[in-house]
Amino acid sequence: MSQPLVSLRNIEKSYPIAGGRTWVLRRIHLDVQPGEFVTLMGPSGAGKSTLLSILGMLDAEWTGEYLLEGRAVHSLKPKDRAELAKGTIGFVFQQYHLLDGLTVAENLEVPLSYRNLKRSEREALVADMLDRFQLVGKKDLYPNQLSGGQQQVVGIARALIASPKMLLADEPTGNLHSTQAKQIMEMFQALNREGTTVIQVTHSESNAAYGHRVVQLADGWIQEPR
Ligand SMILES: Nc1ncnc2c1ncn2[C@@H]1O[C@H](COP(=O)(O)OP(=O)(O)OP(=O)(O)O)[C@@H](O)[C@H]1O
Repeated sequence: MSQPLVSLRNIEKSYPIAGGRTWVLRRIHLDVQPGEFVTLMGPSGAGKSTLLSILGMLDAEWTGEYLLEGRAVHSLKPKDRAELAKGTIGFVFQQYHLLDGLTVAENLEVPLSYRNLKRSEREALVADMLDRFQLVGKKDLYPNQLSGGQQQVVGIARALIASPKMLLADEPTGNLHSTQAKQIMEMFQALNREGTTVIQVTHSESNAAYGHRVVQLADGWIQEPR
């Protein structure tokens, strides 16, 4: 079998509380193969968003082993982790997290500003994404001039502009109507069919149905499939 894209071994996370610690993740073992579409589900507070943040390297306060394409994330310095994340991972948030003071086109360009690209190369990539996600007519608008669904499309385009191998999405349709949610999920499915590995957190069974398999979390533990 090919090398997993993600390999987690014994990932644990806890917070100090009076008289001890409270555990958020316990002994998490998880492999994700390149090209998979995995859904993390489980009750509120189970640790799903925490696990996704660790995968996205937005959270560095954990123990255990995390291999990304065979590279030991747990041994990397923060700067090298950030570098690896930028080149490998796109993150889509429930609340979009677009920059209000920037236009659609400028928001798309943000992930590229960290790269050593010529202005003309950045502009070409932005033009490609605007075209691909049918945002050309919206490129000079600001986020508050877009619907929620349109903002999330911009969020996805921004996550994809640097061609990540892995797309992480935390309740990406949580704020959307069902028609918009369906469009977003169809977009994820198409991206996955083109080769992008997807890991999503959702409470929605219909969103989960777009993926290949469900990983259930409860109280910080992965539940064995029944
Ligand atoms: N700073 C903190 N101190 C103590 N506990 C915390 C802290 N931050 C988060 N937690 C706990 O971590 C647990 C997991 O939170 P997480 O957001 O990962 O859950 P979730 O499964 O994504 O939930 P939801 O479906 O409601 O979004 C929760 O029980 C939460 O109370």
